[in-house]
Amino acid sequence: MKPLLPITLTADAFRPFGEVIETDNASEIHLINKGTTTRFHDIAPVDVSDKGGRPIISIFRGKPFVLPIRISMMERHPLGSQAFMPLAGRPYLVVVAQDMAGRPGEPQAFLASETQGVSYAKGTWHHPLLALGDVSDFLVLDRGSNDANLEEADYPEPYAINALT
Ligand SMILES: NC(=O)N[C@@H](O)C(=O)O
Ligand code: NI
Repeated sequence: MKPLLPITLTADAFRPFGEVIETDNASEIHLINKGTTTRFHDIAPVDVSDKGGRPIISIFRGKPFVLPIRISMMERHPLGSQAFMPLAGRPYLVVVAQDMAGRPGEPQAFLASETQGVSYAKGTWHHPLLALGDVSDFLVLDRGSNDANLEEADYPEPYAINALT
């Protein structure tokens, strides 16, 4: 298997794939509620309305992956964005790829901290949830509909994440 080494997740590095949901990535900050709350405004778009889609909030309870982690497939949601926000206080892995003529290109792996969420832009190739350390809950905002909104693709040769840094 081809080795795949994660890098630290940053908003700039992830931008070709979507947005990192973290306070440092807010372009607008508002003091609200009579100064008792700071609003880190509009960090990522919710792009789910294609073909009658509607925004829904779910909780994903991910079982932990153990090294070495095999990356043999990727998926994408052609009709909507998908956002994950960790609730468990643990880092997790994010694996994404550019589109190459309708198939996922070379994967890029990121180690996300326990305070960083990610929003995959509509149609972005990504690996399904990769929790680490223990069973971990994530708040997920994505597209509700009766259609599949899921495209999967296998890599001809799998990759292996053998270490986190
Ligand atoms: N299938 C499902 O809803 N989960 C995936 O989309 C994922 O990205 O984890
Ligand atoms: Ni997904």
